[in-house]
Amino acid sequence: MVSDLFDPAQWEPTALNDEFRDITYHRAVDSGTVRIAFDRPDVRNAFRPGTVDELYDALDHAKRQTDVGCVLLTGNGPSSKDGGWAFCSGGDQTIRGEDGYQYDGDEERASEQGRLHILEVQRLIRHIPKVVVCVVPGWAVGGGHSLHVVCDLTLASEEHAKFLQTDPDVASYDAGFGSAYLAKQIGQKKAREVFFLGKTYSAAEAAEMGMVNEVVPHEELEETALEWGRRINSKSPTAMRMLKYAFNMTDDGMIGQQVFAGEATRLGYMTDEAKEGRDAFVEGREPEFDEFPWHY
Ligand SMILES: CC(C)(COP(=O)(O)OP(=O)(O)OC[C@H]1O[C@@H](n2cnc3c(N)ncnc32)[C@H](O)[C@@H]1OP(=O)(O)O)[C@@H](O)C(=O)NCCC(=O)NCCSC(=O)c1cc(O)c2ccccc2c1O
Repeated sequence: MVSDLFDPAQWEPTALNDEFRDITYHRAVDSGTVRIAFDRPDVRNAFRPGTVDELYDALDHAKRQTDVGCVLLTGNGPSSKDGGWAFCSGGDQTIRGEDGYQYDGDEERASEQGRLHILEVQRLIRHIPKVVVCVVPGWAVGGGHSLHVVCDLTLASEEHAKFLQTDPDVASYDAGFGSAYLAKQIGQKKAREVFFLGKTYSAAEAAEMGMVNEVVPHEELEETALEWGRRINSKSPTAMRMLKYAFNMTDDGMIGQQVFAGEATRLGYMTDEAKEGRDAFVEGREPEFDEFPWHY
């Protein structure tokens, strides 16, 4: 059993799934949608460094699937201890060391530096040329809250989703997307309230604030997410990729410009004009661009 909300008829495990310990990674049988899920429900899906490595590897694999347009990021559940649901409760505080989160319990890597590389996962979610949907079946807390903020869309369980920022309670601070970008979504006053007062918000309140797109009954959460995946996959891949990067660009500075411009370069490479430039060099002659208009 992957998760109580998981319908095995709709999914098949990816080749990487068996290699993972802390996440599960499936592909939909009928659309270009993948499902990546935290799989530590007994600790509210807190992540340790190995979890983050696996998450990065799964996202990087999904990025390279040219027939996949949508990534669902969720949490398996419920907890076998108390039946509680979570998307993710952030960094596992039991293995937090002085320089980051430690590879505790992993003998081969125990000597490595402490890690804060969930930030690398955030950047991958931001730049992956797919729509990433955060599917929240329960708690989204601390670094888990920041992950939902950076995803393109958020879908939440009416009964169980809860949103909470505990960063300052545990003397941590996501000073990038988790806070500053959140303020772009819900406004400065509200974002400061989220961090400075540390209130818990229901799915309905989070939707009202503008950080959740839609709230659905718990039992319908994953079917709705799959339906979103089908809708997303029915659209033009190029248009969706350019739109995602266009939405990002104003907030991402030179990196945002670089990512968008990289895709413009790809489109340029596909033209006869670009092929003439390449062919002329390879053939050792001057390029002949006369037939190509100066578009206006
Ligand atoms: C998430 C909760 C609000 C849930 O409360 P609830 O009452 O429903 O459940 P319990 O508290 O009883 O929890 C059940 C069980 O799970 C364990 N657990 C929960 N969360 C964690 C966790 N994050 N780490 C380790 N263990 C956790 C809990 O101990 C219980 O275990 P039992 O053995 O007793 O059954 C509530 O649990 C809660 O507030 N959790 C802590 C949330 C938190 O503070 N997260 C860390 C925030 S900081 C962060 O995530 C972060 C990570 C990074 O890598 C960063 C990198 C760079 C910049 C910033 C970063 C950052 O801020």
